Amino acid sequence: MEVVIVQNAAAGGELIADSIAGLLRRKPDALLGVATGSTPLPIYQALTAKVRSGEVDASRARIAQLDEYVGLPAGHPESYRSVVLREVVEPLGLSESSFIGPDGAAEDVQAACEAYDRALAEAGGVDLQLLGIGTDGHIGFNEPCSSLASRTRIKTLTRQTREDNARFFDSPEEVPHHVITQGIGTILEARHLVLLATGEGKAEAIAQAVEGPVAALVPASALQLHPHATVVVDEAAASRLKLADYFRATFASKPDWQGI
Ligand SMILES: N[C@@H]1[C@@H](O)[C@H](O)[C@@H](COP(=O)(O)O)O[C@@H]1O
Repeated sequence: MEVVIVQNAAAGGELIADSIAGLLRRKPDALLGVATGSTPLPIYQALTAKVRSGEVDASRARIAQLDEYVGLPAGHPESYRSVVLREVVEPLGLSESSFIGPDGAAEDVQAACEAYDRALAEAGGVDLQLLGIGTDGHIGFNEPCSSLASRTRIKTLTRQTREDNARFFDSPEEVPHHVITQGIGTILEARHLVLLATGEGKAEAIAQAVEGPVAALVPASALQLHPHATVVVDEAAASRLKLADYFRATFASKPDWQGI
């Protein structure tokens, strides 16, 4: 696992957007797995700026959703489909056909979960999966004690996650209790995992994920099992890392062209 400590969220967004741009230059139709929440927004803003300036051509990029609420009416502004369309697909000038995601409104949710795992495999797998991290160490909506081998499936949100996400809804009661999420086993099949975390509120989760044991109690610790996982953190989110100086020295010693 590579850990990169950056000055702030904007620097993290720029670094990761550079990596995505490099991927798209190598593989124009790369399948980019996108995360929701507030943390990844600087990534999408930096990538959009690169596309609009002509620095990179994303016209053939494909987008895959990480997770989705269950039971929100189709088109609800806070469904993750709506969020990804608003924050990623439309700013990059892509069409809805470039975008795959689980069907949170399906009658048969289990079938929708299995169908999504198949869709990801049939698309050739995710080339680069962006991740945030919950304050409890979750990735996607894989809550603590999720199997590290899990597949896309329905999950029940913890009270903490519902509270953390209530800010996006008109009232806390509106936050769904159930979600569909790529499983941790599904996430680990991506060729490159890039997790961004910023702010003091994520410091404990990052310390446990990066320097703690691999444990289902800390779903993000599964990144320790992946052959190409990158964790990008600002100084606040890095504040509880014991090996911070080592991570800084390691990244500083990399040739610029290597990126993450
Ligand atoms: N399903 C999402 C996760 O993918 C995201 O990482 C997390 C943290 O969101 P934020 O980045 O806003 O703290 O929120 C939700 O749980």
